[in-house]
Amino acid sequence: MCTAATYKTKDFYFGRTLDYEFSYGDEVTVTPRKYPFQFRYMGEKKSHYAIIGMAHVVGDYPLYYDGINEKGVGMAGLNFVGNAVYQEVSDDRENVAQYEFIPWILTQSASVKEARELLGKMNLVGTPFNEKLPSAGLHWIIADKEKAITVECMADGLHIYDNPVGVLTNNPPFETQMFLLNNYMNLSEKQPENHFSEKLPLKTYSRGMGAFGLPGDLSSASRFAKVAFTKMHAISGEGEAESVSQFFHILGSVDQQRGCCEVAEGKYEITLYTSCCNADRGIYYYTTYDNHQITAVDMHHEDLDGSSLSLYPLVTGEQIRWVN
Ligand SMILES: C[C@H](CCC(=O)NCCS(=O)(=O)O)[C@H]1CC[C@H]2[C@@H]3[C@H](O)C[C@@H]4C[C@H](O)CC[C@]4(C)[C@H]3C[C@H](O)[C@]12C
Repeated sequence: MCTAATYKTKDFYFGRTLDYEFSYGDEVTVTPRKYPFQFRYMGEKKSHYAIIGMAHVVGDYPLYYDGINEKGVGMAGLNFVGNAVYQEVSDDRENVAQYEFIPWILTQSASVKEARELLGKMNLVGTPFNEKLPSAGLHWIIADKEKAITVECMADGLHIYDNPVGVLTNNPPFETQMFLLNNYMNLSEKQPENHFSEKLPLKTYSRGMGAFGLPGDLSSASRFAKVAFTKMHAISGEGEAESVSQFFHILGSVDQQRGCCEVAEGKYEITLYTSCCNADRGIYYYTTYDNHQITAVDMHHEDLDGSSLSLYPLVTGEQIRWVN
């Protein structure tokens, strides 16, 4: 399971949890403007927007899971197994393989509006990267400081939805996730009043009872509701440290602890990493399951006019500050 979210204070923030039972070998990866980006059907892009994000790099090719570009657009891919059905290659469309969808959008779009124009011309096809890395069944969130959209390619075609909560998890499809929020419309950050019955002297006995019924399990629909509620009520200062801290708290509300979600005998899904990008400033912050210290990579500290990738392997060991 995975969860993605957006957050706005003075700057725009975009990030996700990557929940899985193993790591593919992830690195924070900066793709500069002159990196020759090879697209399967669309040829090579010699010059484009720079990207920073999390990727598995194979033979100098960045397979991005999530990222932002230098124009402040963010995009993340999350599992959509069983529902994702990709399109066929077609001569009159711009054919984009699922593994190159993030760079296709982020190298060329300065806004969600521009991303939508690209989506209108393309076919999202299931061509695998290679025989060892088959096609991944995903859906995506694309966002900038103005708006967010969800992209789902299903048996009946490519769907693009406005995403007014700025949240994405996994199955079921996005429209159903949004519908299920109706179940929680009564929840509040305020203490509840007794509407149950005037004939009963019901009263609150604990703080936080306004959100009684907000799910806390790890299913995708429950995480959607939990993180949407948390994000919609989140309050923080406008500064960078306060905003980043609050963002990690938002995604922390759906953190997955080892042992709570068994996916095979003795195998557990955990939150491998949590990311928070400042999309205005080009900074990728992350924590990992065993490293709670926030690590940051700033794309503007790299030569963005260069042509080679910059790779930062994840810092995974716990950093403990001893004070005596
Ligand atoms: C496993 C990841 C998704 C995690 C997730 O959503 N978990 C939820 C599980 S569940 O639904 O609740 O069961 C996805 C996100 C991005 C994916 C990667 C990216 O799409 C980039 C390439 C794409 C290649 O086709 C396959 C390898 C790969 C390197 C992908 C491996 C894997 O499928 C990743 C890492």
